[in-house]
Amino acid sequence: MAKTVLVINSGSSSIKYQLVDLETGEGLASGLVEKIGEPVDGHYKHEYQGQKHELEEPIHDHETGLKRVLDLFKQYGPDLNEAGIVAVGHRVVQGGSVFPKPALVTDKTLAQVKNLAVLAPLHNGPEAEGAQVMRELLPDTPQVFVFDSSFFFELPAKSSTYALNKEIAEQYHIRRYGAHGTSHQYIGQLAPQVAGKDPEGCKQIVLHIGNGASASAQISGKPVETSMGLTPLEGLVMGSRTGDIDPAVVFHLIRNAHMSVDELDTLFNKKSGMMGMTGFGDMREVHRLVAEGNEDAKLALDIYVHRIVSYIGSYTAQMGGLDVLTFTAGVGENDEIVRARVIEQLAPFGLKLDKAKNDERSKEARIISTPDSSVTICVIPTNEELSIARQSEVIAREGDSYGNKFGK
Ligand SMILES: Nc1ncnc2c1ncn2[C@@H]1O[C@H](COP(=O)(O)OP(=O)(O)O)[C@@H](O)[C@H]1O
Ligand SMILES: CC(=O)OP(=O)(O)O
Ligand SMILES: [Mg+2]
Repeated sequence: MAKTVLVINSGSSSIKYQLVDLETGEGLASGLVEKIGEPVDGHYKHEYQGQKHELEEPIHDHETGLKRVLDLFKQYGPDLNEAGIVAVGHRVVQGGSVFPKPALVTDKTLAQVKNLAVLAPLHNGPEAEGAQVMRELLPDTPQVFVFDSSFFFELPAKSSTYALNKEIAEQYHIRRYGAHGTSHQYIGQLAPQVAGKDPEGCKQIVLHIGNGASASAQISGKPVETSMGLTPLEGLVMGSRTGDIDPAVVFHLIRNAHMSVDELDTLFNKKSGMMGMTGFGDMREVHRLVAEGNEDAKLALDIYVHRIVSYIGSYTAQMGGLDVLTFTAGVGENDEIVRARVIEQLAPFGLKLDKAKNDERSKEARIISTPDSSVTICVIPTNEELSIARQSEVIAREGDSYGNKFGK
């Protein structure tokens, strides 16, 4: 029987799961739960042995979603007790300063991951719940946490440090941790290959734009900048998050709207971004509104593109050039309109899109720029699941770097 890892990737609005064959890297079974917490019906898709099973119903939260996924495994297979699973890998967004590397799921690491939820309010809670549900279901299988923040642990101090009072920053562990690191690292390794460039010295920007969205700048595969900060709230405009905003807005709302900390947290993380400006966090719905002539949606899309272009300009200046620009994640992989709008604005710098390649509805990694473009522009599907599966298998076998070994 093939050796496999079951990977659970809880996003802010989705759960992706994949039973990864360790030898081939293929997904033997996979699925997607999307539009969790949206005002429209949620969507389940479960695939096994070439059969696709779909279901539409409102999905209030991640736990409801994951329990329904386990029903789908029971109903349509494979039987998780017979699937050769050597580890279950759980994506966790925030590892803070506690987890520079992956960790085995133990009572202690579970509690630590929950404590770190203050630094990733949309993610760490559901991710810890997911690990708990799976641990009860498969008690004899090692469970592993793989952290989004690990890749950015080595960010240069000038990009990871806020210009905040030094004592307060140290006392409260305030720094830029970044997120989506598994994806940025995976894409950063693949992109020079796809673009036909030498990875050594390659200056690249990765745009991971899904429901959560972030940019990274990398030189020779090492991170030099990223747009998410202490939490995944900073940076680009997202499905339901503001991204960058003057922190004085917080003082203003406390003083004048008498909002509580929790109300502000919900406002900035869940009721802002595309959702807050248009009523929908999903870019497909935003495009539908734009096509109907909705002015709010048009402005929201303008702001979304404007912010991405600003980051590309900033990172290019910081690196002193740009060789490869890659789009990935839900919007980056599927949204030719957003890609075209971003690149159009960069035309004065010699970036040129091949329109036919940009419009292709393909799941393949590809170049979408013309041969004479100043920067090679790529679309590369991210595969956080494959990366998490490989890392989880090693930890299950060898134990983690914090001294935990499964069964010991
Ligand atoms: N065909 C599409 N066109 C435009 N946007 C899309 C399309 N498919 C998905 N998306 C966008 O991708 C988002 C989901 O991205 P994903 O990376 O899966 O999110 P997350 O991991 O943050 O939950 C959706 O909210 C939607 O905005
Ligand atoms: C960190 C983050 O925003 O993750 P996701 O895009 O999966 O919601
Ligand atoms: Mg994601």
